[in-house]
Formats: sequence, C-alpha cells, structure tokens
Amino acid sequence: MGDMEHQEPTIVINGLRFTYPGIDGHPPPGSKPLIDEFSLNLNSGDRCLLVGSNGAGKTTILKILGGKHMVEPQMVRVLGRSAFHDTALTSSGHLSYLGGEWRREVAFAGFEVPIQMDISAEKMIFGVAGIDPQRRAELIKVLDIDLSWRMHKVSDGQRRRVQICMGLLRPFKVLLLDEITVDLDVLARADLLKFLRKECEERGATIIYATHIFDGLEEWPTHILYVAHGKLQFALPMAKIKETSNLSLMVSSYV
Ligand SMILES: Nc1ncnc2c1ncn2[C@@H]1O[C@H](COP(=O)(O)OP(=O)(O)OP(=O)(O)O)[C@@H](O)[C@H]1O
Repeated sequence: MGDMEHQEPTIVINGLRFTYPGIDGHPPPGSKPLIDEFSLNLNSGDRCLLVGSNGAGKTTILKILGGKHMVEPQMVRVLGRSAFHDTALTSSGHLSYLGGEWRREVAFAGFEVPIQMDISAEKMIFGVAGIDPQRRAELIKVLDIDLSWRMHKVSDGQRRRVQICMGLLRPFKVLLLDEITVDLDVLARADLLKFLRKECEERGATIIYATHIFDGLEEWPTHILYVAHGKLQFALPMAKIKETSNLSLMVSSYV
C-alpha cells in the first residue's frame, strides 16, 4: 500500500500465525491458531484504522507487532527487524505501542514511571531525557496539559492525556494505538488525531489505530484494515471505500 514505491515497507506481515500458549507454555496440541494466514505490507505515511468485532484479534495483532508476543522472526518485520527479538526497536523509540496494559501499569514503556503517585505532570514529562523541547511543547499544547496537575488527583481523561504525551515524546516511526482515546473528550481526541495525521504526512510515520469509535474518523485514515476470526478480511485504501459505500455498510457485508 502507499505511493512510495521505492521505499521498503515499514511493516511487513508475512503469513502470520499465532496461538496463545497454554499453561505449559506451548499451544495446546491440535489447537486452531487464533491468528492465521495474515499478510500485510504498510509503508511510510500509512494511517490505518484496525477494525473488527470484540475478540476478532486486534489487540493480539498489535501486541505481536509491538514485540510483546513471540512469533517466528520472518513472520513480522517492523522497520526491517523482528519486533520481538530486536529490543532496540522499542528502546530507541522508533516503535511505540500504546495500549491497555500500558494504560494500567506505566506511563511509558522503558521509563517505568508509576502513574498514580503524587508527582506532577511537569515532573513526569520533563523527566524524560533527550526530548526535543519544541516537540514536547507542541504535545503539551495539543493535549492541553496543565503542568501543575498532580497525577494522583487528576481525572481519568487528564491522566490519560499525560500518558499519551509521554508515549509520543520520542519521534516514533511506527506507532501502534490500541483504543487509547476512550477517556478523551471530543475536542481532545480531535486535536490528537490531527497531530497524529501530521506525524504521518510530515515525518512519514506509520500508524495503526485499533478502535470501535468511528465518530470523527471519516477523514483520518488512509486505509481500513478489517479483521474477523483472526484473519485479515480486507485492507483497503480509504478512497476505495468512499467510492463503493460507507464503512459500516462495507464491514457489515463481510460479517
Ligand atoms: N492472554 C491470552 N491468552 C489466551 N487467549 C487470549 C489472551 N488474550 C486474548 N485471548 C483471546 O484471543 C482472542 C482475540 O482477543 P483480542 O484481545 O486480540 O481481540 P480484540 O479484537 O482486540 O477484541 P476487543 O475489540 O474486545 O478489544 C479472544 O478470543 C481472546 O479471548
């Protein structure tokens, strides 16, 4: 997908197959893979919505891409490397995953900052070393963060905004978002989406965003990825979808 034919794809998924291990650490013998025959290439600048019903496998796929589940190295390449085996991908900030576990446990993978303690937003955000001050200032503005917020007293949505800021401070090349905007109000979400779009258009980042909330997203993605029963049912450029029908109609015809 994408127009940049001469560039290597940023994400290559090649015949991905995955089964969650049982209690002995191995997939139960004869079990049907949860993810199967999944192939997809994404390029620099692609912004994809990952859609599908509950349990379709969206989170599992994002976690595999984020290097959180082991798969054979040739099945998933991110920026030419194996996300699971090459830890430099995430530690460098080139690959960033913001999802459910990350929400609960830490503000940002790699920093291990507890999010419920009595610490100011300023201390958290400015505690990250080596950040471009201009990018940091832009994110604070986009997410409308008050630096004097105390993290143990703020609302869920305010805490989430600080967390998202932490997760975006380093200029990622590939960003995986798993329903991270659920606590944001409509305006905050729109501002964040605009920022993310700019990251793709100006810096050539690749983003996959799994969500059930389509409101306000009509003009955002370049592609729609639709997953059902662990398989990629279609990956279509937005223009194609607009041509044929609206998104919900399209998806319903595949269920
Ligand atoms: N750690 C796990 N061990 C075993 N099975 C799991 C595990 N995590 C998820 N599953 C199963 O894998 C399937 C896909 O789950 P996944 O979370 O990837 O779906 P999803 O598309 O993200 O769903 P949702 O829209 O509800 O977030 C589900 O049937 C789920 O029960």
